[in-house]
Amino acid sequence: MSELPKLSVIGTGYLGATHAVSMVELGYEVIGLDVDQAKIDLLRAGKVPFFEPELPELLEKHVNGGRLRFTTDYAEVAEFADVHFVCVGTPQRPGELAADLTYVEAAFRSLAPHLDRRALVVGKSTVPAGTAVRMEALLQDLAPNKEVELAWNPEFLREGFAVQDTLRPDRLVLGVHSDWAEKTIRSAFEPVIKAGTPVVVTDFATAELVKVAANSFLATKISFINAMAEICETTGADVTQLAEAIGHDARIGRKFLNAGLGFGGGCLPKDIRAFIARAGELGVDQAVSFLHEVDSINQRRRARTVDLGLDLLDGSYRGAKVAALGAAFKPNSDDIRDSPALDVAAAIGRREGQVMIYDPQAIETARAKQPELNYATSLEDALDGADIVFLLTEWDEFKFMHPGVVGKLVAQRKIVDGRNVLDPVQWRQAGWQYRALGRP
Ligand SMILES: NC(=O)c1ccc[n+]([C@@H]2O[C@H](COP(=O)([O-])OP(=O)(O)OC[C@H]3O[C@@H](n4cnc5c(N)ncnc54)[C@H](O)[C@@H]3O)[C@@H](O)[C@H]2O)c1
Ligand SMILES: O=c1ccn([C@@H]2O[C@H](COP(=O)(O)OP(=O)(O)O[C@H]3O[C@H](CO)[C@@H](O)[C@H](O)[C@H]3O)[C@@H](O)[C@H]2O)c(=O)[nH]1
Repeated sequence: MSELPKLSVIGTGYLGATHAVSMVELGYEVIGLDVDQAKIDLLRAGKVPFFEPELPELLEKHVNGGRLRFTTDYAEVAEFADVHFVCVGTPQRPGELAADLTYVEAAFRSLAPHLDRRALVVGKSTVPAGTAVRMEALLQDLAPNKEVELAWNPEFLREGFAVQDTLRPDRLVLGVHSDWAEKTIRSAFEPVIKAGTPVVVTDFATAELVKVAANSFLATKISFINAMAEICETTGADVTQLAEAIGHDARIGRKFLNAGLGFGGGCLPKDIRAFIARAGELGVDQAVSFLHEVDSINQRRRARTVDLGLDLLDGSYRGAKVAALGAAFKPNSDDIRDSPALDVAAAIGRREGQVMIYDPQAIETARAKQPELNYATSLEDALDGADIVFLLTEWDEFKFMHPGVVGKLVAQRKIVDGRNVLDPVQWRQAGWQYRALGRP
């Protein structure tokens, strides 16, 4: 296509804000929309409402450059753009396994009545199989222009690498129902496709399933190595060496075999649960019943981490000063959704440990969710006088701590390495009692 289409991005959270900014970087004109006025105000001022490397510089550049703007007005979006990416949240429904699709449905219901010329709406949110056909029917009902079409294009970016993953994805998955929809969505990714990115063109159900299948595979790989860690704990074997050894087999691969506290975040946990729920609705529960075990193994690692600390403290946290290093679900993010780190810190707090949490980026997000916990302003602050240290998120600042230097700050040299990133020999030689998951 000679002229690039104009794009809108609906929902400007972790995914949508990254997508909007990155598409401008690729040469498009973009309008971002959110129902959260405070978020839109920040974005308009060139400020990213969360922590994501590379994004602040690009946002500032493009807001000033005039090819990126933000609004809360659906009419403005429909007037401006030819292709609309829907990036709203699909969180777990409270007390259930299933995904909450009310935000997706609300976004389609708000946008559709304004679509009075030919346009392509592209679902990017992670949804259970069968959602896209429902949204297609909604568009056909509510859009005044009957030539409005739908495509489903699941997103695979990782937080912490979100910009690079958007500019240079491993693949594009395009779920479409017509040649026009395929041609139009291809034009919305022209520079990415020209750069040689593999493209899989498919139907809606496959596009929806690719996403949850990919996340289920990743979660299963992590829980597999954590199950091996459980075995290592009873046999005296070392799961880090085991992972290295099996990872040399190219068919297995070393990536996503880091044993430790397990997976969290706004994606893997809720996506495997929503998959279980949807399979149940479809009457194919057995096909994904293993995902229950994947989830259980993952939860058991959190409990085991709390127990490792108890071993070092003679069976009680009561009154112990506990330095919890990490709150984010993984490094290079301030995201604390279903964070294993915060979960462990809170569990120790409930056992009357005096927990002091430090995280280089996630203090504010953690405090907003769990205001009852104590937060330090620096690593030194958290370590000061601690009876035990927990490394819960593998930020570089924690990975490269020196046992001698840290040893001078704490009251007792006791450490639980929840992410298997410290050298046990080095720490033990410096007089530390060191415990880790799946390692002697
Ligand atoms: N975060 C990731 O790394 C990532 C990666 C791939 C896919 N996903 C998927 O993308 C979707 C969004 O995830 P997220 O992490 O960005 O969530 P998020 O909560 O950070 O962002 C969602 C945004 O949608 C907005 N919103 C809610 N209802 C709206 C409406 N009716 N109209 C306009 N905006 C509305 C919210 O205000 C919020 O800003 C989810 O389905 C998630 O599974 C996320
Ligand atoms: O070997 C590993 C690798 C990861 N993790 C943990 O797994 C979680 C998820 O990590 P990661 O997948 O890197 O983060 P996300 O940003 O949540 O990305 C996942 O979820 C996104 C949302 O669906 C997808 O787009 C990505 O492809 C998918 O990797 C984190 O808690 C990690 O600490 C481990 O415990 N061991």
